[in-house]
Formats: sequence, structure tokens, C-alpha cells
Amino acid sequence: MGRHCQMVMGPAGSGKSTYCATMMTHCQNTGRAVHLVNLDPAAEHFEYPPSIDIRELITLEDVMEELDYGPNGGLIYCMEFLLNNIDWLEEELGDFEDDYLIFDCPGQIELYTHFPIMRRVCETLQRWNFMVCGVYILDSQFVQDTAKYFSGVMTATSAMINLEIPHINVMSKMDIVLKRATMEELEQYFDPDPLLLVEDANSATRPKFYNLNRAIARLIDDFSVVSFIPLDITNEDSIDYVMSSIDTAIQYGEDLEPKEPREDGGDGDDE
Ligand SMILES: Nc1nc2c(ncn2[C@@H]2O[C@H](COP(=O)(O)OP(=O)(O)OP(=O)(O)O)[C@@H](O)[C@H]2O)c(=O)[nH]1
Ligand SMILES: [Mg+2]
Repeated sequence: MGRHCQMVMGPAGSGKSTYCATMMTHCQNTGRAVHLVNLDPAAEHFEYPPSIDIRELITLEDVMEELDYGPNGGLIYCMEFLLNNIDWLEEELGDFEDDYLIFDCPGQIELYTHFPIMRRVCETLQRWNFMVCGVYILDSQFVQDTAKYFSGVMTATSAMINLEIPHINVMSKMDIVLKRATMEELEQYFDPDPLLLVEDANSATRPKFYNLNRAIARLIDDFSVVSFIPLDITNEDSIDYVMSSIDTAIQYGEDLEPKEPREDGGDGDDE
């Protein structure tokens, strides 16, 4: 059967690791064999111990200490080191041939938008027959400030265009914003109509930025590829909805049915 994974990306603190832990619990509760892969060389704490961990290959701390790099340059060094030693990942992944994998990634968005690093990781996974779904996490607290929200939409778009893989955007931490706003009020941010939202942006900026706000809104509107699925981790239906959207994006489950034992005793795999 095909191999499937989620590549969980997004800005620092947007909720990637919390999302991964939530999905791990969900998979375990629904009987899906799942493993966490940590690709963050600076990670410190995990709710679920990762089955594969880049820190066994390289850690940011060592790079900063031994090569005298700062945290951002050090992270790029670590990720390039991973690419140059990609056999390590291939070998580690070999232990989980048929399992569902969730990759927790670092929060430096330049990895997805400026550098080809994550793109090359994804291409390599695809070469190894993985169906990869990009999951871009944006903090729902961004909706309180339209300018911030626009920048979040543009980074999500940029990641999506750069990676060229099936992709969904998730708006995290809905439990927090739902204390202050209703789902109906927030809906305009899930499937954004930037030309409407520009009014909000104008009211928060000085007149000299109006033209810029409008130009950015038009750009987002022209691409019109970004929508967000809200995720409230306290609501099982919400978690389930995100999971099924990802399953649809990478056709997970469609190849599960033929997995019945064959008469010749084979397991249905070609290899
Ligand atoms: N209430 C609430 N808090 C959340 C949620 N998701 C994340 N948080 C909190 O937000 C903070 C950051 O969450 P993380 O999951 O560590 O975010 P991250 O994107 O992995 O962060 P980095 O790895 O540092 O980039 C933590 O304090 C979490 O407890 C959520 O859905 N609801
Ligand atoms: Mg994290």
C-alpha cells in the first residue's frame, strides 16, 4: 500500500507541535498506526516521543556551539546537513513501511518560502513513494489584526506555491478565539474575500498605506488559492474534519480495501 504523511509547517508558535500531538491521539483512537517524526533540530519537549528524530542526527545546540552559528543560520545548516545525509532518513523510515507519519517541522518560515530545503525534503519523500500532504498552521489570533492576517495568508500561499504538494491550511487555537467571537463572525477569515477585508486593514493603518493594502488584497484575490480549515482541539468533530480533509487530499484510505489477504499469500505490495 502507498505511504502517507503530513508535513506540518507554519510560523514559530503557531501550534504545530500541539497539532501533531492532537493528530497522534486522534489516529491512535481511530486505530491508525501512526508515528511522529521530528524534523526540528531545536525541539525540546514532545507530548509523544518521536519515533524518528533529527536530533539523533544533528542538534542546533551542537551546531551553534561547535561552528559558532546563530540560531537561524544554525537551523539552515542543520536542515542542509539533513539533505546531505538523507540516507539516514531513508533508513529510519524503512522501519515504518506501512504506517502513517506526521512530520513536525521547525517554525522558521524561510525554510518553506525562500530556501528550497523543505521542497527538497518533500520531493525526496515523494521519490520514496510517499503521498505528502502539506499542512500549514496559522494561529487564529492573527484574525484580530487584518494586516497580520494578510501576511499569514501570503506566507501560506508562498509555502503552497513553493512546495507544489497537496496542501491544506489549518487555523489553529480556535478554542481561544471562540471565547471572543462566534464561528459566523470568523467565517470571513476561513475563505477570505480580501477585497472586503481591506476595509479592516485600512481602518488599522494610515492613509498612505491604503493603496498598498488594496494592492495586497488584490494579489491575494488573484491567486485565490488559500482557504483555512478551523481547528478546535477541544472538539473531536473539528479534529475529525481536518483529518478527513487531509485524507481526501492524499487519497488515504482509498487503497486500504484491497488489503485483504490474497490467495497466493502475498500481502498485495508490489515490492
Ligand atoms: N488554547 C490553545 N493553545 C494552543 C493550541 N495550540 C497551541 N497552543 C499553545 O501555543 C503555544 C505554542 O504551541 P506549539 O504547539 O508549541 O507551537 P509550535 O508551532 O510547535 O512552536 P515552535 O515549534 O516553537 O515553532 C503553546 O503554549 C501551546 O500550548 C490550541 O489549539 N489551543
Ligand atoms: Mg514545535
